[in-house]
Parts: sequence; C-alpha cells; structure tokens
Amino acid sequence: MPRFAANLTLMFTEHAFLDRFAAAADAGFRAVEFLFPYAHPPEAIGERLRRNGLTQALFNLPPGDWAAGERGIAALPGRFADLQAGVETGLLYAEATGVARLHLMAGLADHDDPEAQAAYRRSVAWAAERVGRAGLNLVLEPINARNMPGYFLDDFGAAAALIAALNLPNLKLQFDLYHCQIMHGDVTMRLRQLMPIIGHVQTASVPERHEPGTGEMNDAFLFAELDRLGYDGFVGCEYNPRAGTTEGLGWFTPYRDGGTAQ
Ligand SMILES: O=C(O)C(=O)[C@@H](O)CO
Ligand SMILES: [Mg+2]
Repeated sequence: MPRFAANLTLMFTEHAFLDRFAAAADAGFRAVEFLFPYAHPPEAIGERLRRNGLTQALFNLPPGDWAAGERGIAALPGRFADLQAGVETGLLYAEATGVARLHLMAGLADHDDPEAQAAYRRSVAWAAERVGRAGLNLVLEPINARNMPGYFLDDFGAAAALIAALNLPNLKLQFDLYHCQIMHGDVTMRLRQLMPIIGHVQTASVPERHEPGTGEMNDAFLFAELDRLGYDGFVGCEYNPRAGTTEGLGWFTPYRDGGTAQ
C-alpha cells in the first residue's frame, strides 16, 4: 500500500499554508511534502508536523530566485557558493522537520553545455556528501520541458547515468510519474528498471496534472506496481485539484491510513 504525501504547495490551497497541515491530517494523510518551506520559520513547520502527527516526506532545497524565474542553481556555473549556502539553509529545515530526503533542483541551463554539466556534477556531488553527513538522501528529478522549458535535467536516462557515475549511497532519483509519461512514456518498465535508485515518487494525472485517475494513465495500476516492486517510500501527490481539494479526494479512499514509511 503506497504511503501518500499531500503536497501542500498544490493541495489544500483553500487554507493559509500553515493551516494546510491540519487540513491534510483531517483528510486522512499521514505525510506531507511541499516545494519550499522557506517563507516560514523552521520551528513553525516542525510544530505543525508534530501537532498533526504528520511525517515530512520531502521538500526542495532553495532554488535561487524563484520569483525572478530561477528554477534551481546546481547547473549554473558561478553559483556554487549560493548552492552551498542553500544546502545549509535546507539542513536547518531538515533538522526541524525530520525529513529524510531533499530535492536539489538543477536550474535552467543547456544540458549539452560542458560548463553546466561540470557545475551540476560538482553541485550534486558536494550536496549529496553534505546532506549525507546529516543522514539524509539527496534526490534528483528530471522535469519535462512543457512545464519547465529549458530545465537542465530533462531526461530520466541522464539522471540515472549521473547517479550511477557518482555512485553515492545517498544519491537517488525522484521519479515523478507525471514527468516520465510526458517525457518518455513506458512508465511501468522505467519504474522496474530504475527502482534500485528511486528515492521518492510523485503522482499527478497526465496531461492536466490533476487527481490520480483523471488522465491518460492507469494510476491505480502504477500504485499497485510500486507495491509489487517493493517500493517502501512515499508517493507525493503533486497535483492541482480540479475543483476543491477535499471534493477531489475520492481517489484516495482506498489508500487512506496508509503505512508508516520514514
Ligand atoms: O515540478 C515538479 O514536478 C516538482 O517536483 C517540483 O518540486 C520542482 O522540482
Ligand atoms: Mg515533481
């Protein structure tokens, strides 16, 4: 039975961010994820988790200047000091929340540019080692070009090749089912092939990025496949509710009160 994590950046937006933790718990979620916690003090996030009996499944390391259009800085030459500072900030929130994995965004860069490739490899290696010293995994997520034009990490094979090349025990793949379908298709076979390096999974319908079961994929089949493959992590619900978060949770009924993954 997959352990689903409500994505509080996209779900329960009927409430202020810090009130979404209670809304997710009231809806039956036992875990949450979000893109960024940095607008709030770490203690406030930790307190909401404890108060609502929630596990923090994932969040992203600081992405640079998001409002100015940056989507991560790991592949941007000349931003290594910013990358290092961002990891230290992320670790403060990791300590406050007890999260076991952090996502490092690559940024908007040409994936064929040797300087961007070198910057990214250096950033990933350093960040993985640094978060590893705190007992955490670092995950890398390929993102499709429709949602994020120009994003550096835009291929599951490239992500898997870098993870293999660096061969770090805490460096894993963030397998977003939505992106895989859009970029490559063949989702079940890629899950089977990449399962040994998967550190986090996310779900959303394709092409609209709504609730599971509302798009072209048989999402329930994929969730069962995760069970068949022995995946014991979280599945982040990174979707935009079609019409009200709670109204759209019918898909979740068979999975409510999932397990206790860390
Ligand atoms: O865009 C996605 O998909 C994500 O998982 C965001 O957190 C950006 O990485
Ligand atoms: Mg994702």
